[in-house]
Amino acid sequence: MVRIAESLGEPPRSPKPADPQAEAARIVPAAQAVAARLEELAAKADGEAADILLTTAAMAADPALAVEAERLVVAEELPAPRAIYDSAAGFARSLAAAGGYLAERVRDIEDVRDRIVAELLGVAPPGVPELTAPSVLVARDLAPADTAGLDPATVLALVTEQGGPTSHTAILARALGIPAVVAVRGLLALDADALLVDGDTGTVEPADPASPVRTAARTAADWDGVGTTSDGHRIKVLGNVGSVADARAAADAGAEGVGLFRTEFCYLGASAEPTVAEQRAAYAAVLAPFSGKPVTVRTLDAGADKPLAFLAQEAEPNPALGVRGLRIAFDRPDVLDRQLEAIAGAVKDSGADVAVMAPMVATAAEAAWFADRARAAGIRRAGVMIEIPAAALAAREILAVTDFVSVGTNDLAQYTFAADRQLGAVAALNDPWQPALLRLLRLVGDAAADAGKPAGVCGEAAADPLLARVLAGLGMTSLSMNAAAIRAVGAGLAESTMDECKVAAEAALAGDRPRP
Ligand SMILES: C=C(OP(=O)(O)O)C(=O)O
Ligand SMILES: [Mg+2]
Repeated sequence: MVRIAESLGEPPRSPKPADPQAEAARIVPAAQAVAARLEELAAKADGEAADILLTTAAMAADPALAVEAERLVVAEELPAPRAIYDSAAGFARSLAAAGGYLAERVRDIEDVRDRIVAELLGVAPPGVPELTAPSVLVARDLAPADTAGLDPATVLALVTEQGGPTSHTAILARALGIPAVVAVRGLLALDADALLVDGDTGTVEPADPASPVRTAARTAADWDGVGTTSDGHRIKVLGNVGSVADARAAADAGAEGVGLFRTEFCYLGASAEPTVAEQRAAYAAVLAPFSGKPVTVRTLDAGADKPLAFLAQEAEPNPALGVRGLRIAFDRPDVLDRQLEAIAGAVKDSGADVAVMAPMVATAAEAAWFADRARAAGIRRAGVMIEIPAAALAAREILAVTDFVSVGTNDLAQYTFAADRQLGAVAALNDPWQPALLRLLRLVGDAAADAGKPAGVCGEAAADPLLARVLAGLGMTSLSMNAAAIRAVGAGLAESTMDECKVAAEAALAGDRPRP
């Protein structure tokens, strides 16, 4: 079990060093130790990762950073950790002001700074450590960008004290096939050297590190690969993807297509906007396994817990209620237009049957604005996500100006119950079985049936085989989920008639929740 050290924050300016010369003399050895460790890691890595580590090592060894910090210790009587922190801040400002490629290095200098500060304080550096053996990772919480970089070969499981089951951290862990349990109260206070983690049941127990644990392989559910109820009503069973690996896993699991391609997951670590050609290649690679099949590409859903550095958004007091998703495109339509151009190109390259949809749409006017732009870019089918209660209430008007809708139950629950999806303490409210949420889904299902247009679900709710029947009974015509859930949901639908799905929906609307 490996604990992820927390960010150290800004070191204090006091106490003043008793011997400033001696305090200043600690800086160069600490910076050199950090540089040497980064070089060791670079030697074990290859390709781009090795280059990045070597560049970071060179920054740590840069005498200019240490010289300025030494000056601050002596001139301003600062403790060494604070001096290196302030020295790095000066460098970061100059890099940011230089713009372009240099501005992209600001995150690197901050990383170097945190490592040298940790070295001077004699504590573990913050962030996900390099794992030397397969381990369970334990953290207060983990950013989606850090989670995306985890290697399922070495991370046996992830356990966090905070976070909710529909947070992007949990979604990414699921996509990587890493068992994860979030919102474990008291986790960080737990005195244990090893943990037993069951991602299916959500249990975490202290374990004896000496005794080996066997896990039983799960048997795949029997499903013929065509989503239908037992009496022949079609409910397409689709995959949620954010990378080439996800797309392959979804195709291997028998997905009939992709119901949600989270394009922002391709760019979580990018510090510059990818060019149209780069985007086109990245999208085409994800679409490739689905040639001739339906794929819904979602335009960038940046903001809130998925900040994209190249968009340089202003800080907001409530980011989940701020400028995220399609709202970014209202100010910066050029970013959306470049993405639509790249998607149109990827359609030609991949041969997939592509539709686009926009995230975080609140009104029919916003939906119409997006659909017009998508069609102008040459994309035949344009829809929007229903993930704000206002959009569910306006489903009829939205369907009048779009070709389809897809319900994002993760955000729809968060905004319906006013319960942050990243917060373990309110996770019980973010439960898609809640009747109030299902009533909004019924509005959407009825509107879609009357309009004769498709309505899908692509939030985590679709991955629950029992709830999948309820969603079908509420009028949803497709369900999209992570690869691991596809067969079980397909098999579950095939066991019920549409009338049974409708009975299950009525029961769930009344608050009846079946036991699995
Ligand atoms: C599918 C959804 O989008 P995301 O999880 O990416 O916010 C959702 O909100 O349910
Ligand atoms: Mg969402």
